[in-house]
Amino acid sequence: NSFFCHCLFYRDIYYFSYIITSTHEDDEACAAALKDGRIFLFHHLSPLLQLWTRNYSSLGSDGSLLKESVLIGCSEQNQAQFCLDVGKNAALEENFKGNFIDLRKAFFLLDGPEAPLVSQALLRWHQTSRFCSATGQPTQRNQAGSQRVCSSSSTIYYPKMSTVAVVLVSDGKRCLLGRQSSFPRGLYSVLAGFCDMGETLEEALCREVAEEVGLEIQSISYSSSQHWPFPHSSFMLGCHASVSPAHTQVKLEDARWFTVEEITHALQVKTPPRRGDPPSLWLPPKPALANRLIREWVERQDRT
Ligand SMILES: NC(=O)C1=CN([C@@H]2O[C@H](COP(=O)(O)OP(=O)(O)OC[C@H]3O[C@@H](n4cnc5c(N)ncnc54)[C@H](O)[C@@H]3O)[C@@H](O)[C@H]2O)C=CC1
Ligand SMILES: [Mg+2]
Repeated sequence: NSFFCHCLFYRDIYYFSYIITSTHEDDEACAAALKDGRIFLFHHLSPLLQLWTRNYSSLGSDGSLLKESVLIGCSEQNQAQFCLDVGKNAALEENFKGNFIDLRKAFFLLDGPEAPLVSQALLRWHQTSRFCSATGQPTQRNQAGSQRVCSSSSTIYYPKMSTVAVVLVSDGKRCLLGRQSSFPRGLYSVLAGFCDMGETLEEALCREVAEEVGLEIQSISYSSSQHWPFPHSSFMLGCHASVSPAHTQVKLEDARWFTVEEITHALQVKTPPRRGDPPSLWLPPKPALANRLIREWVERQDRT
């Protein structure tokens, strides 16, 4: 029975990835998918707070703005998902006024589909890739928005992303979290850094941890990955690693070791500390890969 379920599962994945691939490449198929799809609305890259379902009248009588939407992928309910920035349209701007929120703030309210995260990165890529960097001529997008082609040289451009190595470092009993000056009060997160060209994930992790806290890591194990819209468009690869308990002295003022009790307590905190509150630890929200790595670490501590 479970073998049968697996077969069904893989067949569905194959089938839907086939649909999405063909929809990416086929302008007509994409236009058809748009008719029954769901659209995430943005305004100058800020998401609308609720998921927007089809209502042609709000998007202009001819639906021409719809053509500017970008295909994100397929929902778990097998429905095509698109995103659209209405920022250029003054009438629409008026329609939806006040309902859009900065993505960094919206992020702390999200507790489900990650589509808005990918959407912002895709929309931003289109807004900043309108000209060919070799010829200076305009680029044209396909219907799905999965590529742009230079009208003069036919060079094809695909959405770009930077690889980021993310790691939760543990000394066996405590975990190491750091903060940047731009973080909100009390927020500590896992260590991270952009991979340099030619570096493996492992090399990037070792270099970043050495640069940021002066420690040598070992036993790197991969956990999971996540697309991330900040600062532009990143692909985060999350890992766990350990340091020898004899060498845990960190050089960074803003990095600290935390016990499992401190982390467990902080995971219960739902709202950020306010001005005047006693200093307390605040962790990245649930949709962040950092949060997943921290929870995994706590579960491992509970098992040992
Ligand atoms: N989703 C999650 O849970 C997590 C996300 N992050 C994200 O990872 C990103 C990178 O982490 P940081 O510690 O800031 O990286 P980092 O430690 O490499 O420092 C950032 C600096 O690296 C340089 N840099 C090198 N290559 C770059 C590139 N391709 N794009 C932009 N800057 C580049 C810039 O000077 C930049 O200021 C951040 O945007 C952060 O928000 C970090 C941890 C967890
Ligand atoms: Mg860093």
